[in-house]
Amino acid sequence: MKQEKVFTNALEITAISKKYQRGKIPANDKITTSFQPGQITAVIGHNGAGKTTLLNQIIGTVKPDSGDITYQGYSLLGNTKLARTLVSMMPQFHAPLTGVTLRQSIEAIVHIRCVTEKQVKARTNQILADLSLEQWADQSGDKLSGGVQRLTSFAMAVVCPPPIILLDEPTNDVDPVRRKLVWQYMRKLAQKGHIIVIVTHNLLEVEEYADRFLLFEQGRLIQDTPTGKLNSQFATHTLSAVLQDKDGLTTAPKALEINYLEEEARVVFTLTSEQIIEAINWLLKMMDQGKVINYKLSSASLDVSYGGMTNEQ
Ligand SMILES: Nc1ncnc2c1ncn2[C@@H]1O[C@H](COP(=O)(O)OP(=O)(O)OP(=O)(O)O)[C@@H](O)[C@H]1O
Repeated sequence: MKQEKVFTNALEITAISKKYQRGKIPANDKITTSFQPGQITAVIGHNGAGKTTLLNQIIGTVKPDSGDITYQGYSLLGNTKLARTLVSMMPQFHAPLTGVTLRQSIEAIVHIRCVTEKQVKARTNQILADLSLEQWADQSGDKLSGGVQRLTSFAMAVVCPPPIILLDEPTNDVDPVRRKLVWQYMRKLAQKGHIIVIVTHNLLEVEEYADRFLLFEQGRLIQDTPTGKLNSQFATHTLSAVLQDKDGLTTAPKALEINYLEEEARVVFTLTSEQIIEAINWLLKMMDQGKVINYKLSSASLDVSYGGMTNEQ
């Protein structure tokens, strides 16, 4: 009997590829993943790794060369109207706010996207308070500091939240107190069932606040890990080794996670403190046999482990 496909509220990305005209390598190379309601997913990786390209394809401003993006079984590709209803995005470079105040910028979105006339003021005041922005509310947008402009842009993306919210570096230039307010706001939205996807370079924040991270490298998705897995260990360590061939893996040491990147012949072990000795012994044996081309061992936080996970400098 033919099984019926069950559609969930997840945002499904299937084998998305995108190569820009003059790009040497694809900006996104067969990316497959899904984003769940209630979850905050951080997308991390070096400059130019392809993070923003992924967001732009979800909201529909960049068209993938191949692959599909669906929500509840509906493809968002070629259906920009649907994408704009289901998705809001805070772009990397904040919206110009010339000629309007911070409050007016938010009110304009509230008028267009959500509530009745009577509720506009209350909804706007609420988000101004939640992000501690009241003192600048009636200042002209172009006179606001970079950080406050970014917070305004964040407020505009989340004040009438659709099911899927994409945020490109929302905490850059923002002070530590308000950065925390931004993450708390994202958590509140996630708890209400929204899908939150955030691109960021702040790995300490990812470790503290996100549920999961996707690591991009040169257009490829090379790691998809729940941050809880890192936090639940007192310390995690990463051993990354480029091998002569895959044979050495038959004696691979125990690890929390083992990822093998076929094209680079590179194996990445995520290790607990207790697993390190066995891993080092394995590495020494492999080196003795001339089977390791190079290796890197890094420890503790995601910030530190990051270098071991990526191949780039
Ligand atoms: N509109 C475009 N036209 C041509 N190439 C582009 C365009 N947008 C991005 N690229 C290229 O695609 C690759 C991926 O860029 P993208 O902006 O997605 O990376 P990113 O991971 O978001 O980087 P960053 O962390 O610096 O914001 C880069 O090589 C970039 O130069």
